[in-house]
Amino acid sequence: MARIGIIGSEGRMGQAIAQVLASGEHEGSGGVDKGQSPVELAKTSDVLVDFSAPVALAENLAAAQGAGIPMLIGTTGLGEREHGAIDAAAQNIPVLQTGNTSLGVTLLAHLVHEAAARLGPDWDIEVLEMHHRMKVDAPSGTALLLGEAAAEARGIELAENSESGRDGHTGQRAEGAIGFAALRGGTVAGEHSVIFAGEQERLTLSHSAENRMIFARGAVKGAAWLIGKPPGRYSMKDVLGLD
Ligand SMILES: NC(=O)C1=CN([C@@H]2O[C@H](COP(=O)(O)OP(=O)(O)OC[C@H]3O[C@@H](n4cnc5c(N)ncnc54)[C@H](OP(=O)(O)O)[C@@H]3O)[C@@H](O)[C@H]2O)C=CC1
Ligand SMILES: O=C(O)C1=N[C@H](C(=O)O)C[C@H](O)C1
Repeated sequence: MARIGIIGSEGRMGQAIAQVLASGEHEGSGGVDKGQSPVELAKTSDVLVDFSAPVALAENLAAAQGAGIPMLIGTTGLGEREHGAIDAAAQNIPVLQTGNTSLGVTLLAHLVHEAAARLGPDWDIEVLEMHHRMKVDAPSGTALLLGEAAAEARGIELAENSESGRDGHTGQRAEGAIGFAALRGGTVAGEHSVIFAGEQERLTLSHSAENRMIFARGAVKGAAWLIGKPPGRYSMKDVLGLD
């Protein structure tokens, strides 16, 4: 039985993870929120899960490294600085970072990679997502994860080929671009579609999250999987044994 410490424990995901732990094979070792240090929590946990805010990441990674335990990062809205900090920490501890811990999205990313590789660059790729009105970052971490899967399959850098926030006289779609569109409203847990638009035909691959328990279950599974792994950077694909 793993002792799992939750960072962002009072949040929507923190509470969902506590619910999974209350009825599952692993146990919660406590939680911290804004204004509380994760150092003591790290000392009494086998693994940390972080569903808080990008600004907290450096301190959380330092606490996990100080205690020599792994960390799963579900927080989205991460930038270059945060990804650099994750790479550095992964030299010392196992770190799993993902924009989506669900089984379905992990498989969707695999399918998107396959479709992008097989359909070729003349099929335009657009990623559409919708989330609840409380979400603060866009595009969603999942949309970016799906965009990365498509970019990797095409051998291009997503950062140099993404188009988002189209408004006004935008000019034509850039050749080879991967587009992003974000909708916000209500209580939507998470809707993602990747549209491959070719000549006179379209292929759409989609995932619908009916509630956030799917993310919580995946986070607990991923966190427990990380325990005992060598230092390095991991993804949900590793947990599920997908290439
Ligand atoms: N990877 C995945 O599968 C999923 C990822 N997410 C991501 O997880 C994150 C959290 O989502 P959600 O639970 O909906 O958001 P919430 O806003 O409900 O929860 C975030 C929690 O973290 C707390 N927090 C804020 N700053 C800090 C800090 N510096 N240190 C510790 N805790 C802090 C917040 O406290 P306060 O309210 O006081 O600010 C709040 O309790 C988001 O980035 C979201 O996109 C969400 C679902 C699935
Ligand atoms: O903030 C959310 O709610 C979610 N965030 C993640 C994301 O940014 O993709 C995962 C999920 O879609 C819910």
